[in-house]
Amino acid sequence: MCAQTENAAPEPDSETAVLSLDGLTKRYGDTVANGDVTFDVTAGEIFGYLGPNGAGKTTTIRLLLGLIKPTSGTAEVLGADIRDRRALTEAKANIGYLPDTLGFEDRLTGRQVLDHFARMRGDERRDELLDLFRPPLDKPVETYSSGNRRMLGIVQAFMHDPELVIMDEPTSGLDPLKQDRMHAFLEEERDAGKTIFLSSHILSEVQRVCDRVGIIREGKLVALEDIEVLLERGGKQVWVHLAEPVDSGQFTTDDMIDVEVVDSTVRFTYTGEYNELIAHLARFDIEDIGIGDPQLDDIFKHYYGDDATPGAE
Ligand SMILES: Nc1ncnc2c1ncn2[C@@H]1O[C@H](COP(=O)(O)OP(=O)(O)OP(=O)(O)O)[C@@H](O)[C@H]1O
Repeated sequence: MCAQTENAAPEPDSETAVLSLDGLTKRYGDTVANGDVTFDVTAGEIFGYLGPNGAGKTTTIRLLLGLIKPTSGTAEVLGADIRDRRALTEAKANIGYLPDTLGFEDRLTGRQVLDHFARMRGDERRDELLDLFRPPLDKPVETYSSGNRRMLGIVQAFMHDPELVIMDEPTSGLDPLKQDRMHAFLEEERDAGKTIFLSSHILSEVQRVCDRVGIIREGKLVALEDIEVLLERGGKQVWVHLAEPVDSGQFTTDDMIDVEVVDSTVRFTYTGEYNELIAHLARFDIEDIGIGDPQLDDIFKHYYGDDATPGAE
C-alpha cells in the first residue's frame, strides 16, 4: 500500500485547525525524534497519533506543550506559536493534558492534587467527572493503582472544560471496563465539540475511537488518513473454501496480498476491483466464502513491514 504523506493529505480548513504542525523537528544528537512532521488537527475530531514505542509520539506532544523546544520547524496550538512562550501559556488555559507518566506529588491525596490544578486553571467539571471516573480521593496518590492514577489524571485533564485535550497513551493501565468508559466519554466530548489528540500504540483503540489517524515511524509521519479511508485502502479480507485443494500459483492474482493456502482453504487480502475478484473466483468450485473488513493492524503491517512491532492488543 502506498503510504500517504502530508502532501497527499486532505487540505485542512485553517480556520478550524486546533493544532497545526509545520516541519516540526526535534533532534537528540544523531537521533531524529521528530523529523519534519507536518499535519493539522481540526476542531471537533478525535485524532489518533499511532506508532510503536520510540516512534516519537511523546516528543511531539512535549513540543506542542512547550515542554521542550524544537530543533527546527514549529507548530500552532489553539493559534499560539509554540515558540511564543507567553501566547502558549495563555492557550494552555484552554488545553487539558494527560501525560504518559503522571508527575503528581505522591504524598498528596487525590483531592489535594485536584485542588492544586483547580487553583491554576479552574475545576467547573470536577464533580461530574468524579462521578464517572471515581479515583479514591482521600488516599495519598502513592497508594494508588496505576488505573486509579490514570482516573485522577483524566479528571484533572478535563475538569477545567478545555477546548483541546492532549492525551499520551490514555488507556494504559486501565482494565477493559474502564477503557470502554473512557472511550465512550471521549466520543461524547467530541460530539460536544471538543478536540482530542491522543497518542497510542494500541491499534484497536485508534480504530475504535479515532476519526483520523497519523502514523508515525522513526520520527516521520508515514500516513495521515481518515480511519475509514485507511480501512478502505486496506482492501477486504477474503477466505474461500474450495471443493479441491489448490496451489497458490494457480489461485493468486496481482491484487491479492498476504495469500495463505492450506489444502483447499485460501485466505488473502484483496485490493483490486470487486468485479474482477468475482470473475476470478467463478473459475473455481467454491464451497464457502467470507469477505470482511481488514483490521487496522493488518494495514499497519503494510506500513511497517513484517518486522513491525506495533504492540497491538
Ligand atoms: N531526552 C531525550 N534524549 C535523547 N533521546 C531522546 C530523548 N527523548 C526521546 N528520545 C528519543 O527520541 C525517540 C522518540 O522518543 P519518544 O519518547 O518521543 O517516542 P514514543 O513514540 O513516545 O515512544 P513511547 O511510546 O515508548 O513513549 C526515541 O528514540 C527516544 O529514545
